[in-house]
Amino acid sequence: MNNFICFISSKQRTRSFEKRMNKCIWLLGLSGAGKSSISLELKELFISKGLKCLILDGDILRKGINSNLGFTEADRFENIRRAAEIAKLFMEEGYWVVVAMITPMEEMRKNSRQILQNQYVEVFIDTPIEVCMERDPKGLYQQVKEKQIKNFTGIDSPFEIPQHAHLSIETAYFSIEESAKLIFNQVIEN
Ligand SMILES: Nc1ncnc2c1ncn2[C@@H]1O[C@H](COP(=O)(O)OS(=O)(=O)O)[C@@H](OP(=O)(O)O)[C@H]1O
Ligand SMILES: Nc1ncnc2c1ncn2[C@@H]1O[C@H](COP(=O)(O)OP(=O)(O)O)[C@@H](O)[C@H]1O
Repeated sequence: MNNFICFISSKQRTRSFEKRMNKCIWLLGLSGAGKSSISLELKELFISKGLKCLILDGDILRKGINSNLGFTEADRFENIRRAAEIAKLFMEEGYWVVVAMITPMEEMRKNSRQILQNQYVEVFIDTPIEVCMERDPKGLYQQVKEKQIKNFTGIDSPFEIPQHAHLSIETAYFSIEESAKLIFNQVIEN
């Protein structure tokens, strides 16, 4: 009998998740802030609830559909616009979409908000540049120091502190798993 009650309640829980309007969770922040790591963990959480989830990661898009784009302001704007349009297509098919892109300027964020409307959820992965430089997971900050890379975000290319983020996560205080759970709970509850 207990098993039976459990079975019904877990089904109901899944249905209540399915009924929610799917969202695009837009993780933005400096290189090394933790966007990609948190996006992977978030995807696991969506999948564990039986929800379809797609990650759009700047690094990956730039190897394929956006391989003709660089890091000028105009190219970044176009890179981000395309990601928002791809997100919209997948959301029409019922996917929850997690974007992991630096998205350095307010005008770029505003454009994504306009494309995705009330399905856009902006999350600032707030990690100080000193911490990102210390982590340097891809050795890019070292390459910047050696003057091999120019126009690097936060160094010689601007990053505007988000003014309209729905949520800010200071990764100094939360692990990757904790950050993903915080974001997940926030988007599922609202
Ligand atoms: N000049 C410069 N500035 C910033 N980042 C650089 C640069 N050159 C290469 N990379 C690598 O590109 C990744 C960022 O791509 P995005 O598409 O997220 O950038 S943006 O949103 O268009 O600004 C970024 O990935 P993340 O480290 O995951 O942020 C880097 O791996
Ligand atoms: N609390 C944390 N949150 C996110 N990443 C963290 C944290 N602590 C350490 N890291 C590490 O920082 C690095 C972040 O890299 P990545 O996820 O690629 O960032 P981004 O996609 O923003 O460039 C990873 O090596 C990750 O393991």
